[in-house]
Amino acid sequence: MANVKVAVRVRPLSKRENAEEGRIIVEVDNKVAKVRNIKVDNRLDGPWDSREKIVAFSFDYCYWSIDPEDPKYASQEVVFQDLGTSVLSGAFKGYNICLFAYGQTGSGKTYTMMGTPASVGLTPRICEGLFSRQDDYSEQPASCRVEVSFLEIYNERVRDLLKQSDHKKPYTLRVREHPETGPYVQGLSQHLVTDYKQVVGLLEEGIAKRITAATHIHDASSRSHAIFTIHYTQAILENNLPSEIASKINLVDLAGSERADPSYCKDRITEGANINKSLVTLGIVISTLAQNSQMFSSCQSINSITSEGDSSPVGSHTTGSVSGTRRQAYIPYRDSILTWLLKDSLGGNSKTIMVATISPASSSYNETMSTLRYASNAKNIINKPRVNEVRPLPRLYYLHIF
Ligand SMILES: Nc1ncnc2c1ncn2[C@@H]1O[C@H](COP(=O)(O)OP(=O)(O)OP(=O)(O)O)[C@@H](O)[C@H]1O
Repeated sequence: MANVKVAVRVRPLSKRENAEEGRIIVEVDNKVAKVRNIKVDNRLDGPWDSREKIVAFSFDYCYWSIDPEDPKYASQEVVFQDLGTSVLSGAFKGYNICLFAYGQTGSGKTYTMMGTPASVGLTPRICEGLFSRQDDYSEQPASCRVEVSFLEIYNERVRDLLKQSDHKKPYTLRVREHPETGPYVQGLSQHLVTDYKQVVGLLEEGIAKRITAATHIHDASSRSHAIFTIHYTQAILENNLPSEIASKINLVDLAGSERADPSYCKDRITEGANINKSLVTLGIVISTLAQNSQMFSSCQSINSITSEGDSSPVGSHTTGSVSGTRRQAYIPYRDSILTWLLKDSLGGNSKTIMVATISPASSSYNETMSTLRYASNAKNIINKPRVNEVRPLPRLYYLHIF
């Protein structure tokens, strides 16, 4: 069992926020992010009034990425050293991993996940780490195979970002569910890559195809959720027999949450409605899982107090009160394509990390509070990651494939 790890990252004030002389209302103190509600006091100068309401949220990591001159500035490298290396060590040990960025439009999700040419983000750094594997994680495999896929979910439909699509029917891929391995996208292209340069080429190809548009906050806003998946298979010798161990890494850059603006055209409003629908479903899934997980842990402690020596297991579907009658709430994974595809990453067989990105500006107070509440909920989700089964291989297969 492992809780979802949650990190918060505060980006610099944007040009627009600077032009509006936006006031910074977020502070980061070690693992705590504090937000001031300046509406309580309208005075913009002088020391902050004690009547200002300050809400504090604690997380696994808090990154202050506002000013590179600031001693507590968290660069892309710092974020990678915490989050990226934990993705890599999990994958090397054979776990499924999911890392996803959530936040208001323009808050730094794509910057964190992909980066810019001058400031490379988590996804390319993780890919680089797979190919330049250092010895300090675990035993080196005899060899490994890396296959990647890249898709976007736009208006509740899936498109392969690494395949030329039929212009008339670009979004035709269907999601299906395998009884053992879970949901998958039928017909999604998988690309075998043998070095970092090839992955970066595919990443750039996919990013260029992703749908973006200008919103009132962000000129190049991603209007789709993007999932970059790496299938990492290691050939190992288990009891002197050739075997393989496979892990899946999902790197997810969600579309930005934003309020509907009536001045947008019809397409933009439909897009926004679909983005919000899947993010709302994600929120429901997260909070239901969090409630279930809390119920599970409180029942575990009640059981351990009330039935000392009783070894009856606490079931994963019925946790219940001491009498065992309360059931865990239904999780509506299938209510959106996004939550369906992330089913394993949310409450399932995966180690999961969420990065919540926020703006420090007072104009984003509501969105920032909503993101931090969302992130606080996610912290309570308990996943059940397990090292994926080691599969023995016929010797010939081992010699030829790896
Ligand atoms: N930590 C950061 N340091 C420097 N610049 C940043 C940082 N985070 C974001 N930015 C800049 O802010 C702008 C918006 O960031 P980004 O595109 O990552 O937002 P987003 O959350 O992905 O938005 P959307 O949901 O609309 O796609 C970009 O120009 C980006 O380079």
